[in-house]
Amino acid sequence: MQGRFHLYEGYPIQKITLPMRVFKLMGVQTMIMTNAAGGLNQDFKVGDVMIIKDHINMPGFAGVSPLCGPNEDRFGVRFPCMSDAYDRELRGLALAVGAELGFSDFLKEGVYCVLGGPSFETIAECRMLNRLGADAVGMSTVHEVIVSRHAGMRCFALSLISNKAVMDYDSEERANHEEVLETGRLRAEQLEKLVSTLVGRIEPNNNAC
Ligand SMILES: O=P(O)(O)O[C@@H]1C[C@H](O)[C@@H](CO)O1
Ligand code: HPA
Repeated sequence: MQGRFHLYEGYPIQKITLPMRVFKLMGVQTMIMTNAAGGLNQDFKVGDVMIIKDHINMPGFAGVSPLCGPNEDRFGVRFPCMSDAYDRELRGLALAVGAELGFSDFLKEGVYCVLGGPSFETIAECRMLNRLGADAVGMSTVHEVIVSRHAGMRCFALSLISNKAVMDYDSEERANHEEVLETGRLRAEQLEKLVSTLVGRIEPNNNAC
């Protein structure tokens, strides 16, 4: 996909994730997703690339899930497991590929938290999310992962840490979309290299349901 749909654009969550089911029907076995996210982990720098190892689904806590409503049995089960949402093998492979490409300095692993947006987070929200175990915060990806996993596709996702989440009341920093776009431009080539090299090394998913 070139771009994606977001909750804050006003689309129903089932529409946002419809492309994942189309991919499944087309025979796609592995989903690779990228996003821009604010860094909550104090060890992260702007420009770091975080391999997502797990997520915190805040809209899900409020009952907003792409799987709400009658279950589509032809795609998956009513109550899909999410403890293995981000494929361990692919995460390991990405770390190895990243090391080969000389990207280890900016390649991290962590937990992504999704919120609805479009407003960026308050300082109190950033502090809370960090204490809850989130390393990065954003407005996408998790809904797509849930629908992909429901349909038995393997998932791999990267967050570009495009800005630092503001955690300090004395800070003059402000989250802003221009910085997000600029960091994206600066890392685009390396991200493309990482993903394309990774794709070249992925074995077909013989365990796909
Ligand atoms: O689609 P992603 O999650 O990469 O985009 C993030 C969230 C907002 O759309 C935007 C904020 O700058 O970047
Ligand atoms: N917060 C939420 N979403 C984001 C951010 C952020 O700081 N940066 C890019 N997407």
